[in-house]
Amino acid sequence: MVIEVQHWSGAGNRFVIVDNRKGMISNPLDVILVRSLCQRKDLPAAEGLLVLLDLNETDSKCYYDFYNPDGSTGVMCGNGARCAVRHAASSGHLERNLIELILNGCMYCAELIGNDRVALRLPVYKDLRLIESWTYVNVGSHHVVIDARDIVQSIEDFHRFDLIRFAQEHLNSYRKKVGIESLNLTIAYPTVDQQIVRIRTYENGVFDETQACGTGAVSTAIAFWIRNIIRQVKIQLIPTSQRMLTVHLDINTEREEIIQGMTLEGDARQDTTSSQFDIDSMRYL
Ligand SMILES: N[C@@H](CCC[C@H](N)C(=O)O)C(=O)O
Repeated sequence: MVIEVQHWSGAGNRFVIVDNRKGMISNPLDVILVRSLCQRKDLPAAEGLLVLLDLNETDSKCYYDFYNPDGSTGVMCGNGARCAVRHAASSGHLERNLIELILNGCMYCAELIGNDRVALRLPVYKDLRLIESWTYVNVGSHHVVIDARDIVQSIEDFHRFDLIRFAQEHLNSYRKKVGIESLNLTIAYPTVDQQIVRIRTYENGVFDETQACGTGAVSTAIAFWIRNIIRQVKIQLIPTSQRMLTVHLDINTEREEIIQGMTLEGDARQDTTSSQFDIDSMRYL
């Protein structure tokens, strides 16, 4: 059986999307199938897979599952969520610009902005720990955020820094300290005026540096706010792809300036024409 696979990116973070509303593939997806779908033909490998399960046009409500390229699932993907919302809008005639997204069973609200932007609302983080000079944040996926100025001397060094090697050498010690296996690691370098933060993320489930990580951007904004590194509530972050992400922190000024929610905004677009994938041979045609 042949299915159509769409190619999307959110701030450069690359995804494949399959519409499984007719139930052509059995849910949850087989690990080998997920891996094969992410190994694209003539395109760089996808950094995640989204599966459309259901779409209610009248309620503007959509249901998707997200998978990492290694087949693991159940975690939040900020850029994937934004692509899912745009994909839903392009797959049906949604009544509203405010979309309810159910991703891996968790509910999020998102707003379509212009032709290719999405602002995704996230609930307050589930866990936050300041450990030595780094920060652990759980926003539905697990992140270690490192102030890159602790490990490099300049912004040039930041871009040259061997993130993959650093992650491979240090992730086990971070995993032991927080007691969580599926950690993502972001290094973040603020500009001198702190208006912009450059970020690079090594992602769990991809086991490589990705072009961008939405929840990594959100976690960086939270970590830098809590540590007083930045004080503005609208934070612009430039990931590896150079496609800017904006995080808005919703601060409760009446209660000790606590963060009560976050919004992640950036582009989400279909990159190229769809591909055909043969499920029986698990190959792109
Ligand atoms: N790219 C994502 C994060 C996806 C989840 C991550 N790989 C994990 O396993 O935690 C994003 O945009 O948030």
